[in-house]
Amino acid sequence: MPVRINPSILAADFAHLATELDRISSADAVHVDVMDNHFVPNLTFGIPVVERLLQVTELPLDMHLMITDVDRWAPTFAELGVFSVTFHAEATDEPVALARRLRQIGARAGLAIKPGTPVEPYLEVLAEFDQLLVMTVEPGFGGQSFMPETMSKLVAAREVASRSGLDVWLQVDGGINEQTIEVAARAGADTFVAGSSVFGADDAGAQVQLLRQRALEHTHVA
Ligand SMILES: O=C(CO)[C@H](O)[C@H](O)COP(=O)(O)O
Ligand SMILES: [Fe+2]
Repeated sequence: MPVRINPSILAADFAHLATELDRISSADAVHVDVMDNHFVPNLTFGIPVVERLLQVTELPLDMHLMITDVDRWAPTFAELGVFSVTFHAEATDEPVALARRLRQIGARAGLAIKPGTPVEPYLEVLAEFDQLLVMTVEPGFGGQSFMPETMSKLVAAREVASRSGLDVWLQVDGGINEQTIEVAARAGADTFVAGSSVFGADDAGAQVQLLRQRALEHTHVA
């Protein structure tokens, strides 16, 4: 099965975003972390930046909303024409309704869970989502260390996806590098977000290919 490498522009040089995107043309999508200083203690990008990104790159935009008011903003991002919109389960009481709205608009719908949030309540509604993002660090900042204790959630989600024949992408985000990607691939992830390990590399394109190769070598998903 294919694996996907989505570099996070949180680790890019914000003064040169267009040229930073040129460095990762071999990637599958660009991961864009939106933070509002309420859901997480940090502030990043908003609508105007995303509008410009859409104009300067052919790569699909994979939005990761770390914001409180997802019912207000997730559909707005979807309407811009991004590829996928992932919101946090902890930020809404109606994740299925919001996912349906995003799909109706034409975006892939993603559900994210923080390291402390159990996956079980969401396994029974997995078919309502196009991707599940299991956070492998506490959301809010790049450059943190991968938390291996989150892997049991991936194993559980992969088991349900396989048993039910669901084409739901299982994404990991936080501390992914050429070592930890192997652990996440073995646990069942197929979509890998990497910020500092890609943009911190001298050759970001080569790093994307290395991560892809390591993930392919360790994926067990047919
Ligand atoms: O969602 C995020 C942080 O909340 C980022 O996508 C993530 O941290 C990527 O950065 P790195 O690969 O450097 O850990
Ligand atoms: Fe992210």
